[in-house]
Amino acid sequence: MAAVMFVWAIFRQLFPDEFQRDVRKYGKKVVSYVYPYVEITFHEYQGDSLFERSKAFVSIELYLSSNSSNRAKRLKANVVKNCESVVLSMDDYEEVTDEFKGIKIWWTSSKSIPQQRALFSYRGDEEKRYYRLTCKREHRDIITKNYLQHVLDEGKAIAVKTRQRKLYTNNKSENWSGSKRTIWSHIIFEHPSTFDTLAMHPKKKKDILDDLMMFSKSKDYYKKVGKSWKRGYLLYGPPGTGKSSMIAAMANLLEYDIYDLELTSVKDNTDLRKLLIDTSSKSIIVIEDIDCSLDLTGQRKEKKEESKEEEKDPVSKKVEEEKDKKSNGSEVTLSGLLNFIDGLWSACGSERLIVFTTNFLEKLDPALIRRGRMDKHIELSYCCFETFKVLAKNYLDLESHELFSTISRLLEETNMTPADVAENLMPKSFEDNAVGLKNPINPTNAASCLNKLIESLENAKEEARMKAEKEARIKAQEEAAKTIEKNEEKVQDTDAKLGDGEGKRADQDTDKVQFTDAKENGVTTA
Ligand SMILES: Nc1ncnc2c1ncn2[C@@H]1O[C@H](COP(=O)(O)OP(=O)(O)OP(=O)(O)O)[C@@H](O)[C@H]1O
Repeated sequence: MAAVMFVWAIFRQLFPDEFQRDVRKYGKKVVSYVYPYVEITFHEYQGDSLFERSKAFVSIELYLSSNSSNRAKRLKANVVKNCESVVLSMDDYEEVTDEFKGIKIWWTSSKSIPQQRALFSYRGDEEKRYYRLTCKREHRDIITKNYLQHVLDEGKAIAVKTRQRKLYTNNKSENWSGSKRTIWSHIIFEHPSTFDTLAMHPKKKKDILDDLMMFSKSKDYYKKVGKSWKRGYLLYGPPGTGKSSMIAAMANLLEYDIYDLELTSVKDNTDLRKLLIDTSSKSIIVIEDIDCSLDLTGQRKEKKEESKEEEKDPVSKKVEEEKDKKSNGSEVTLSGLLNFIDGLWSACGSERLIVFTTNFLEKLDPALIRRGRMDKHIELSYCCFETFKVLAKNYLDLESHELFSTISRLLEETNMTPADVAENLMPKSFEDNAVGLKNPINPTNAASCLNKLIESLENAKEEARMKAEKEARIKAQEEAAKTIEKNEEKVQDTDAKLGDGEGKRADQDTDKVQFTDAKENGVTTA
């Protein structure tokens, strides 16, 4: 070794740099003929991208941290999900081995340190980390074709599991030139709603769960039938029946991000398309209360033109003003929205759900909600006994109680939303409770909550009865008023007819007088 080093030192002293480089190059070539291994290097930052980590590097890091980190002796700890968990990965200059179909693979983590540091450091100056894969030459094909794909897929799946999911919303933003555009901004999505906490009929719930799970596993199916991998859900029902809770449960089940699209903040159809392109895969795009979002009848232009003609009519002017207020200056049209859902651009991502919610199904344009666009229509309705049982289990830890039969009867007789039922099942005050915060649900507490619910249901029933009576009274009054009006009209008609008759008789009398006068004067008239 000493002799080799001595010769090398002499060589470096005596020969010029270019010659040394050539010797090194050809030396490596000679070694590669006899070297029985293949090495593949994955750099953290690749090409021109100085700020974005290479996706392959991140996937490999995640794969190795979950599969091989228990074999590494020195590990690095990364905290993920808002300090909720720690992910261990190989430290620099560590080596681990992996096995794939009986083939042994070596992974080393390393970094190259720059020779000189610039005064103002930028990404390109910093240490460059990389992973190096080494395997035997004869396994080169299987490693490059199958093993690497396996590593990338596994890494991606781990990334989805460990990432912090986000809730996006669109806002208007102004750039340096003063032009406005709409962009997504986000917060960490941490809604606790799940399909376990969602109260609805178990059969219906299972149906939705199966549908979602099937969708998430149908990548190949969608490819086979030539459809982009997305599905539309229309959730409709009165306020407080769990539409938003269901969206959160869907996102938690499938581990998707949510894009909550506020249509009134979108300038026009082009802006809408840009927003669509900026969404990621594995996400739910939500438009809540779509009936209130915009005037999406597709006839806005026509109506505007019409209203120009009716400029003097103050009523139509007011209606137009109301519509403009509702759309907040947005020029998104129905056709723009239809293109957003299933136009060419909608295929720019994959594994996406599009969810519309509405309180008034009948107000929506049929084109918007036809099957194929909104594939599944889900009605969320007033609380039935099955729904109540889920709420009782969640809120009071009760599966049965002597008061359940009364509640079941009352729920059949009156309409109450799950939101109102849930509100009644909440203990009035945790401090009042003798057990305190640690266990707010004790038998006394549960019974008092159920009694509170019974009272509310009885009140609601009474209110509904009074309302129905009042409505019936108003209707009867209206009908009576209409009958009186009709009778009056009839009387007027008869009077008018009578008046006509008398007039005719008077005319005939005049004619007769004229005829007699004519006769007397010797004139005949036809
Ligand atoms: N089906 C349900 N299961 C469990 N909780 C529910 C359900 N429906 C409503 N709730 C409760 O009521 C609250 C309001 O419900 P949510 O916002 O999901 O209703 P919504 O139908 O989206 O109402 P809106 O149409 O007004 O937006 C939720 O925070 C939840 O606690």
